[in-house]
Amino acid sequence: MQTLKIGTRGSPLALAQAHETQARLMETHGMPAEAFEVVVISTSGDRIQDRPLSEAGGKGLFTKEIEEALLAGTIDIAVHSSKDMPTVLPDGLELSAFLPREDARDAFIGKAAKRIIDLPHGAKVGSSSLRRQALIRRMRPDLDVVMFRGNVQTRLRKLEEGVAEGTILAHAGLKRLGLGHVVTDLMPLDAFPPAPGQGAIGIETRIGDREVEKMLEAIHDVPTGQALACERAFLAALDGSCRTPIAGYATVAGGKLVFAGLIISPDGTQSHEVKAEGLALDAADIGTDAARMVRVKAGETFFDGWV
Ligand SMILES: NCc1[nH]cc(CCC(=O)O)c1CC(=O)O
Repeated sequence: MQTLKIGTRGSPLALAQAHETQARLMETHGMPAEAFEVVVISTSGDRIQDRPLSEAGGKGLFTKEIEEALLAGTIDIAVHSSKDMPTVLPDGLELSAFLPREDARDAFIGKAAKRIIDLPHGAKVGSSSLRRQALIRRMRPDLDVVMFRGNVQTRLRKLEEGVAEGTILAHAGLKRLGLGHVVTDLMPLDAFPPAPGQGAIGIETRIGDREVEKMLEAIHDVPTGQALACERAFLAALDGSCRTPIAGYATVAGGKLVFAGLIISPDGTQSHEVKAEGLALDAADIGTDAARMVRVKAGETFFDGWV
């Protein structure tokens, strides 16, 4: 391998994640900057700006073109926000490493009010994430949730311009962009559980690429990988049939994994929680079992009832 080609989207957050991956590889293996090339790839998700992604085709829109480049050998690894990764990857590809997770919580950025609970009746809150919209409505049914798309910087500008009184973004993304200071409140994990994978950088590779796998092994964070295996198994067991937002968050300490998952109706009026724990080595099974439990709790009509 002449240089390791790191494929990424071109958004400032995606670039920050690609550079973090490069920096960790440089440090761990004592490699020089010249050993890497960051290859920016434009995806359908970057081009579609006029409607919610759930309408445009959902997850996968941010990964398709990058995965094609990986399969074609134009790039050697692809760096992603795990949250944006579909549960089923194309044949021949796998998520083989995860960097240590950032804070997985959502953050509130308020203009005048510092917290969601301080917003005046009927205030506009911008978000285009179905999960965040539902969770906001569950907390404050009186608020007016308005669509907010674009990258982190675009959304912050909309807030400045007064399009809304507040917005919610991933704390992890803001921190990685050096924008942690704009946060006015952090959302609690129980009232506002994150999306599966939030805050974790995942690295996708070609299955069987031993040279690359060996290089990544040294920067892979095992507890993050186990937490992600659980969250992604939960998502995989539900997202084929579940049209409602899904949240899920696992933590791993001392070989033990603790998971909490949630499904919620888009209007925020009905939600079902599940908690599970076990050995971190059984991460994926814990996620799959939790999905079965929440399905029983919610009843099958929950899955049919929402569009
Ligand atoms: N869908 C966009 C996206 N994908 C990952 C992140 C944040 C970083 C992360 O969760 O790792 C964001 C922006 C946001 O939700 O605020």
